[in-house]
Amino acid sequence: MASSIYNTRETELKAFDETKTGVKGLIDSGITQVPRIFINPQIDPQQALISSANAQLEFPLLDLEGVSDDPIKRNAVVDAVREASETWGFFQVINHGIPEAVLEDMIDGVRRFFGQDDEERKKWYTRDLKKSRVAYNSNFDLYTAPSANWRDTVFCKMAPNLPQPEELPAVCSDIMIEYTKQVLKLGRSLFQLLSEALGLKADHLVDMKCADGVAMLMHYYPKCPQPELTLGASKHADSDFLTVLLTDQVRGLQVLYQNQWVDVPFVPGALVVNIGDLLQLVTNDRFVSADHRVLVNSSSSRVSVACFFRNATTRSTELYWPIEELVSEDDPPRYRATTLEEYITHVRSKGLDGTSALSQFRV
Ligand SMILES: O=C(O)CCC(=O)C(=O)O
Ligand SMILES: [Fe+2]
Repeated sequence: MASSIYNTRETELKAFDETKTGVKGLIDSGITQVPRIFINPQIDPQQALISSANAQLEFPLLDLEGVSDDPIKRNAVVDAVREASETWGFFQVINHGIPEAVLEDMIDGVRRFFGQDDEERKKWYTRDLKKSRVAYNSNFDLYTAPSANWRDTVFCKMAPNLPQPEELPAVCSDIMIEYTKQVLKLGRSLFQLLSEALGLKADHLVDMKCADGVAMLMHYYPKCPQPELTLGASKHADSDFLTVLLTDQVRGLQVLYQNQWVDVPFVPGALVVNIGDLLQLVTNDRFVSADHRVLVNSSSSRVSVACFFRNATTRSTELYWPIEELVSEDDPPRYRATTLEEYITHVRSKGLDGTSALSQFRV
């Protein structure tokens, strides 16, 4: 029947995609109801609202002051990194070395991008990462995920080959480059702490090229008229070695810890760090890549910047499998070798469907 053809989900997704203005465009046009492509049947209404019920759980907070020159301080931080990475898969860091002004300008830069006119934003709208270094779109997995998320994203591979400012949106080009440089420095020291926490030499993960490649995701979560029906990001684990996440003061990120959704508190000046699937794979499950999600709210939009550490240059050839020192006869490798190419292709085709991408690679 002709009428049903025009009502398919596919058609609605395509119509939304073709506006090239994302979820922000819907809100700007004044919609008061969440279109059905965004409705997420997985939300447990009891859990959909940010609650203080789990406030007694202490989200790990690490102070990095003095870690590079005070051996006692370093030992304590390495222990805390190990504890957090084995249990939560998440922690926050303060005194991480990135100036507060840089963090603020990075958040402002995302707001500047999304604050531009539709016509200006549309110039960057694409799903084709082969043609463009920068991809602004809504939902990288729009056509594969079971429901669309209430967010728009600007994606850009930033390292190891830093882009020229001309390749980036002018309103945020300089801060994207500056922030990346700072994140690369922090990433290196985080991978050193993580290596030591695994009982390996400090440069082990750096030598595996975990710290070289950074993909930046600048997320914009518009305010939502019916926040109980949809999610800013549905349940997922990150498809990288490590993520360094900067958020504004609007809460929404939750981590699945001991089967409960726990709110990540806003700590001024802090960055959120989480273990990705590839680090869980190479550590043979020693470190956990935890599921997390983002709730939206009706009163304000939210901005975040996720830097994904994964080596983009050697993507097609480099093989990753459990680190030799971390396996034994009693604890044999739990994963087969995979390349980043294979892994990312699997993630892209599957979309954020709430299931683990890592399980595909288990032996
Ligand atoms: O925006 C956030 O707080 C989280 C973003 C996220 O989970 C991701 O980019 O993978
Ligand atoms: Fe994530």
